[in-house]
Amino acid sequence: MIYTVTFNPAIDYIVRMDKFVAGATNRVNYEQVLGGGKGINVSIVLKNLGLDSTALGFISGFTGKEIIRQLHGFGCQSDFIELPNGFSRINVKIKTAEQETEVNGQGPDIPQEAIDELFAKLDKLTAGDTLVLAGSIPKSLPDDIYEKIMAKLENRGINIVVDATKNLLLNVLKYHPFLIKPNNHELAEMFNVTLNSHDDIIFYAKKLQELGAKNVLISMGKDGAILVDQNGSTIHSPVPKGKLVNSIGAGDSMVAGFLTGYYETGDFKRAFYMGVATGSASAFSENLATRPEVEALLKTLI
Ligand SMILES: Nc1ncnc2c1ncn2[C@@H]1O[C@H](COP(=O)(O)OP(=O)(O)O)[C@@H](O)[C@H]1O
Ligand SMILES: O=P(O)(O)OC[C@H]1O[C@](O)(COP(=O)(O)O)[C@@H](O)[C@@H]1O
Repeated sequence: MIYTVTFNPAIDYIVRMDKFVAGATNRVNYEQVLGGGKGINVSIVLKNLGLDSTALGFISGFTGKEIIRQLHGFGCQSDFIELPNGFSRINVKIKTAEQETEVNGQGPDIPQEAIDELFAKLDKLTAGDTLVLAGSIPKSLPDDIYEKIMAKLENRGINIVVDATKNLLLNVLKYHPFLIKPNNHELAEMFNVTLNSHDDIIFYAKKLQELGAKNVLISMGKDGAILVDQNGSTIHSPVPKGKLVNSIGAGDSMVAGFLTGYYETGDFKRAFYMGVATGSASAFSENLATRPEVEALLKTLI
């Protein structure tokens, strides 16, 4: 079974307007309310691609109820821990023709008892399971929480995927995650460098491997992606042709696409192209990628 964990799920409130002026009253001409957060998006796209998963994490308040309602609407299973306080955050994404502005909520505090409950659920995972740890954590938690989860699950034959940034990611590398997916900006930030070329990106992706990651997938938005896999191969792919509609969730979709490609074929090259096609299929649509959209783009890549 595949499990995803979202510590800080969100309602993504996506609005479009001709122009956004800070300090003024702005009126929208399009709005959408999507239940999301990284692990939850991964679960939805896995389901769209034909793979079952169980979404774990922490949920709270009226927004939490809506996130679960939407997730179940896609046919996904969940086993969230309900927090007694606050509400799951609302992330506002303001889009104009020129720019995107994000205002992301902070999310409820997670008490120690709730963390213990999550650890008890994770303790039931067995060899052959996959665990996706994705997204930021609320401010109240220490940034070694992913590391603690991986330490507990070490040597149990569980493939762990981590989609996180900075220390949250760097701290887990020694536990040999199966897959990590920073984007090129996050990669640069982690090493405090400027990345000027694909060679630079490959150099630092390999550094993440030296630090312990097995497969390193670097997404680069409209410039495609680079994979350095556990067999030592490096592949780059541009994105397929299409029109950008909404890139929110593209990275999460890429993770879901990679896992689907890998579990269907055992082939990292196929997994990589499936990841790129799935990321782009989400970027080319208001909603998250569907299987027919992914298949159509995949044909143009390989
Ligand atoms: N503007 C775009 N055009 C086409 N594909 C895109 C675009 N933005 C993202 N994608 C696809 O989604 C993948 C992940 O996007 P990216 O923005 O790098 O991830 P993240 O959301 O994690 O920052 C890219 O590698 C690419 O395949
Ligand atoms: O947990 P984080 O890192 O704050 O990110 C949460 C946001 O990321 C998303 O999951 C989208 O992520 P990507 O665009 O990187 O795929 C949104 O649904 C959500 O608002």
